[in-house]
Amino acid sequence: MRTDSEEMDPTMAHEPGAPLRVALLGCGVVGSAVARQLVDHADDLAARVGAPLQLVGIAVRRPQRPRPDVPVDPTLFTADADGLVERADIVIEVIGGIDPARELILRAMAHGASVVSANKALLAEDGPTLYAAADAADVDLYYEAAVAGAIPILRPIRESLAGDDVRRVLGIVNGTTNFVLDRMDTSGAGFAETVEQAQALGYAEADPTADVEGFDAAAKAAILASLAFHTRVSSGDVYREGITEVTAGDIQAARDMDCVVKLLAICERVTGPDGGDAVSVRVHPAMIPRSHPLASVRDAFNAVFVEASAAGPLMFYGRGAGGDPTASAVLGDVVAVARHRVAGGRGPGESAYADLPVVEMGRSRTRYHISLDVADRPGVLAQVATAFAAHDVSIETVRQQAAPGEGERAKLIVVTHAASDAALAATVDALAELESVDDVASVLRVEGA
Ligand SMILES: NC(=O)C1=CN([C@@H]2O[C@H](COP(=O)(O)OP(=O)(O)OC[C@H]3O[C@@H](n4cnc5c(N)ncnc54)[C@H](O)[C@@H]3O)[C@@H](O)[C@H]2O)C=CC1
Ligand SMILES: N[C@@H](CC=O)C(=O)O
Ligand code: NA
Repeated sequence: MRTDSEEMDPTMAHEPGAPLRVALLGCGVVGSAVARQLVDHADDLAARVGAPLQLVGIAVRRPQRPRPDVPVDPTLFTADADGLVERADIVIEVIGGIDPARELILRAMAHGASVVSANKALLAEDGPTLYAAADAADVDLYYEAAVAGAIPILRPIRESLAGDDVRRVLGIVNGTTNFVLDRMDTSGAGFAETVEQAQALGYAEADPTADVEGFDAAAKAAILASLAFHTRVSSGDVYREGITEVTAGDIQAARDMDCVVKLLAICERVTGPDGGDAVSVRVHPAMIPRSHPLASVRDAFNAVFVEASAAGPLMFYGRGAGGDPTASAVLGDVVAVARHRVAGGRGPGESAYADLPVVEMGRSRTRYHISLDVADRPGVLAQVATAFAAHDVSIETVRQQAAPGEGERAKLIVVTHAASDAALAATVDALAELESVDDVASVLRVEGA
C-alpha cells in the first residue's frame, strides 16, 4: 500500500482494496455533518466505492477546541491545511469564501488529489482556474452541493442532459429568501421582522447580506448557466437584485393577481445584439402565478425548473441548505470521484465550447406589473397609456381600484406584454414625471406565465 508521504499519479488505477485518503477542510455546519456521515456510513460507502474511505485529517482554525458532535479521533484535527491536502487522494473543501479555499484546492490538485467543494462563491468567481488545474493534474472537480444543496441538479445538467439542448433554467436557489418571501405572503408581515424570524430559526446568518441581496443566488445562477449552456458565466456577469426592496404592498399586489413573489435565478438562451446565440442570466424578485410549479415551493426549500428541447420541462425539488442535506450532496460527489480513483479515469471536465456572450440586463425581456397611485380624473388613463406607448411597451391589462379614503385618488394596476428591461425602466421614469401620478408604488417583473 502507498504511504502518506508518496505523491500520487491519479492516472494509475487504484491498488485493489487499498483505502482512499480523504482530507476535510472546514468543520462548520457542512463539514461537521460530512465528518459524521463519513464515520456513520463508512461500511456502506466502502462497499459502494470499492475501497474504504479513510479520513486522514480535518483542517480547522482551532484544533484544540472540543467538538463533541464530530465523532472522530481528536488527533485528526489540524491547523495545517497546506500539509493536509498534500497527503490525500480526495480533498473536501467546505471552508467557503475565496482564499484560502482557492489556494488549498489548487495545492490539492497539484499534489494529485481530486476535489469536492460546496463553494459556490469560489466556483462562480474563478471556476475556469479550478477547471484548468483539474485538467492539468488529471483529477476530478465536483461541486454538487454548491447549488441548491441536497438537490441533484448539477450532475443532471452536466451529465444526464448532456445530449439535450437546455433552453432555460428557472430556480429558487436561496432558502433564506424563499423563507422570508413565503412568510411575508402567508402572514402579511414586513421584510425586517421576517428576516428576524429566519435568523431565530437558523436559516439566515447573523449577517444575511449575501442571501437577501441576492449574491448567493447570483453565484448559483452563474454556475447553472455555465453548465446548462456550455459556456463561461461568472458571478460578475449576473444581473442581481435582492429582496430588500420587496414590500408588503408588492406581496399583496401579487396576491391580487393570484401570484406569489419569489427570488428567481433565471438563465436563458436568447438572441444577442448581433443576431447570434447569447445567454441572459439574472437574479431578481418576480411574480409567478400560483399555478406554476415553483409557486408551491414553501419555507426554506429550493427548486429548479429546467426546460430542454427534447426533454421538455423538468423539476428538481428539495432542501437547499443545512448540514445533513448539504453533506448528502458532498458525499455523493465523494463517492463519484472515489469510484473514478478505483476504476481509473475521471469524470467530465469543463465544457465551455459554446463560448456565448452574456447580454446586458437592458436587453432582457419580461412582463411587468406596475402599480401607480394616480389622480382619479378624466384623461389620466390616456396620459399613462401614452407613456407606455412612447417607449414601445405594450399593455396587456389595466385595472383601476379606488384608493380607500383618498377622495379623488385611485390606484392603476398595469400588466405589460414582454418588454425589454431598458424600455420598461424608461417608461417608469416617464410615469414618475407625470403630474397626475403621485407615486410609482410597485414595479415587479412577471415570470413563468
Ligand atoms: N450551510 C449550508 O447550508 C450550505 C453551505 N454551503 C457552502 O458550504 C461551505 C461551508 O459552509 P458552512 O459549513 O455553512 O460554513 P461554516 O462557516 O459553518 O463553516 C466553515 C468552517 O471553515 C472554517 N475555516 C475557515 N477558514 C479556515 C481555514 N483557513 N482553515 C481551516 N478551517 C477554516 C471555519 O472556522 C468554519 O468552521 C461554504 O462554501 C458554503 O457556501 C453550500 C450549501 C449549503
Ligand atoms: N445561504 C444559503 C444556503 C447555502 O447555499 C440559502 O439560504 O439557501
Ligand atoms: Na445540489
